[in-house]
Amino acid sequence: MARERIYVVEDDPGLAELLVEELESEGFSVRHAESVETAWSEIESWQPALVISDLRLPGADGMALIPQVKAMPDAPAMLLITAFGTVNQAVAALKQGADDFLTKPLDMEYLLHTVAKLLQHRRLTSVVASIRTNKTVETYHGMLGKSRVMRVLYQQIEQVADADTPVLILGESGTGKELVARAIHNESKRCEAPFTAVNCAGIPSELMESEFFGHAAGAFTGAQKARSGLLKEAEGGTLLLDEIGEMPLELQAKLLRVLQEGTMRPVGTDREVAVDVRIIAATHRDLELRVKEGSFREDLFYRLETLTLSVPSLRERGDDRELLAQSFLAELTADSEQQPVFSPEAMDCLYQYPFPGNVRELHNAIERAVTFCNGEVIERSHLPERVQNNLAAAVAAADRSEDGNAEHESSPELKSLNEVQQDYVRYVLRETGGNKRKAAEILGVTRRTLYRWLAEEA
Ligand SMILES: Nc1ncnc2c1ncn2[C@@H]1O[C@H](COP(=O)(O)OP(=O)(O)OP(=O)(O)O)[C@@H](O)[C@H]1O
Repeated sequence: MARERIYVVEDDPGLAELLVEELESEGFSVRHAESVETAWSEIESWQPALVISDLRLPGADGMALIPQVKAMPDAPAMLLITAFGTVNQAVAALKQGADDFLTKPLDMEYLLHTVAKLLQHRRLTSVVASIRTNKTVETYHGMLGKSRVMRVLYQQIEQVADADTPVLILGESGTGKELVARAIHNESKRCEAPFTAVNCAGIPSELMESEFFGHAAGAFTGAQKARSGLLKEAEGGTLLLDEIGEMPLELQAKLLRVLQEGTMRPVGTDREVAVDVRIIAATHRDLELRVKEGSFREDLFYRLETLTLSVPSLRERGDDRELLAQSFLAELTADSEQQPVFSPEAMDCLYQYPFPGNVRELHNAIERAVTFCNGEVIERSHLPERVQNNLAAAVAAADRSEDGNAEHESSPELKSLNEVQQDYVRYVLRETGGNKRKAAEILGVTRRTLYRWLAEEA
């Protein structure tokens, strides 16, 4: 879990320092300001779980902060500190919405107890609120999706986040591997240090060593100045090595040394440099096959694969497809006067096409449709041709397997989309031996949707 955030507003430097130190030593992430004016903009963007504020401050007093903080979405808890003798004011603060108050001089142990109590209460309140509104998680660190496979992935992200060991993320191109890597970083204790993503396939192999591990001045022609390299620049944070399968063998050995010893040797030097960075590797390739072929080191593979996460393809994500499509449409037309909707035929196409390029391809398909539609309805014809034509392929496949009649193919009887869908659903059911779970998976819909289609047909 990422550390919980606490914001302290206190103008007495001695007390502020003490509070920050005590809270940090309890494992919280703490920021501090001396006035309400400075604090407010930071609180709004940093979104702490708790604000501790002195009541009496230069400029606006702590009371002024209460309505602002409490109007925030997912509002932080508020703890006020008052001087002895201003208890009446503190009671007024509670009426305004503050959660608790303490009087000076502060008893640190009691303060920490109060902080723990307020944070626990806030966590419980938000769980209860989400149960009441029956809200299911649809986005997680910028990832949209509430399918079962995605919810399992969110859980796995939380399980690996704090381990601080390397993680290997597998998944087809465009499934969101970089988003998963960012989520791991944001959930980890390194969340306040930088997250850097680098595509190994995008760096010429002759430059890769110095790009990653740095170099001394004059190490090679053109290296006038020394450079610390990507690994060192990501110090304290997380480095995503995308397309790890493309890393040359010699560099794989150097990377293994970083993972095992926490050291590296910049090009043109003979000294080892310590480096503290969490490595996340990602690939859409079959690394095991690369190991067998001899283009990927076996020892590096085993070091990386201990914590492996697999990002599901769009085909495995059931109704996330519609959720993603609708949300991309809303995002792409946010500034337009008209908000187009998908025609049922267009939505069916999106469900039938297998999207080998996954979420990225879906996004591009919708972007194209928004450009070509009349602003009101996105029709099938506005989608890229390959997405539209998938249905034609399905009819041909269904027809061929139904009667094996090649002549029929040369003079096809034109069918309605509904008939095409029914034919294809029947075809997939036949191919899967009537296994509805498997058929729904291939069709990219939930079993519920499949049962609905079958019921409509009956
Ligand atoms: N669950 C999701 N919700 C919203 N957007 C997503 C989701 N998954 C992926 N995307 C978007 O799809 C695009 C591709 O994602 P990303 O680059 O993370 O994929 P990738 O698996 O790393 O691809 P590649 O293997 O080609 O590098 C990005 O624009 C990303 O924002």
